[in-house]
Amino acid sequence: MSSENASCAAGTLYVVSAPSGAGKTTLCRGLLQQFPDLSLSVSYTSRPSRPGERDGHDYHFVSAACFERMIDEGAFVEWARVHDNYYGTSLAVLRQASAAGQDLLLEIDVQGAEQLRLAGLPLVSIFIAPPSLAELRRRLEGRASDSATVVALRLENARTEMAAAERYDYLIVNDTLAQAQLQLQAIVLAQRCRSPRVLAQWRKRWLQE
Ligand SMILES: Nc1nc2c(ncn2[C@@H]2O[C@H](COP(=O)(O)OP(=O)(O)O)[C@@H](O)[C@H]2O)c(=O)[nH]1
Ligand SMILES: Nc1ncnc2c1ncn2[C@@H]1O[C@H](COP(=O)(O)OP(=O)(O)O)[C@@H](O)[C@H]1O
Repeated sequence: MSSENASCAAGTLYVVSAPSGAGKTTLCRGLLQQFPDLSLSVSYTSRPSRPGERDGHDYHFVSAACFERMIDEGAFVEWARVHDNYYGTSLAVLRQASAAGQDLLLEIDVQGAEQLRLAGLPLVSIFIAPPSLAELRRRLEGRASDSATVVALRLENARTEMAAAERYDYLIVNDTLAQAQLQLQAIVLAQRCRSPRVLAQWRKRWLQE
């Protein structure tokens, strides 16, 4: 990724990563309902869609060949191969959000988060951990969206992904969903209190009085 790309983020970039099945999609959907002005970056992927997933809403589902073409065209601000499929974040979406001063939520894996860090993008990074490996297995099997082979691969990869948790600003252990949702909400609320935009808005009002 070029340094030109690295300088394109102006709104707050929230990066959420987790091993598959830890609950990040559930928590991020909850967060988007709590903060309607937070927008989700819909990733591109070569993974086949799961029942109930909608193209353009959950992911932009494309073929591996199409994804590789997009890599060559520089369409991604970051991309990675995860669990044997391609996943990537659109550079155009990041630029649009930046131009609009829009806060953006990225649900991406640990490799993608690392690419953004190395590029020097200012981000608020949050890692969602499952309470245990046994519970992670139960959630993956309970979700019933993947074959036994795919579940096994995701559980195997979870060990390496967990090792990256220490590089994140925040760690949420998603044991009780309500508690984890509250913690995620608190992070965004606290971040918004730190925002220079709050100060700018307050100064404007102060000067008008
Ligand atoms: N690097 C990167 N990872 C992504 C992107 N979109 C999704 N992922 C990650 O790919 C992994 C697999 O996602 P998915 O197949 O939807 O399964 P899930 O983890 O069970 O939700 C997860 O770790 C996602 O966070 C992306 O744009 N870039
Ligand atoms: N705190 C929780 N307790 C019990 N089940 C949960 C919890 N959080 C999520 N789940 C369930 O676990 C499964 C995996 O959650 P999901 O959000 O799809 O995970 P991810 O996006 O990280 O793969 C789903 O069936 C979801 O309803």
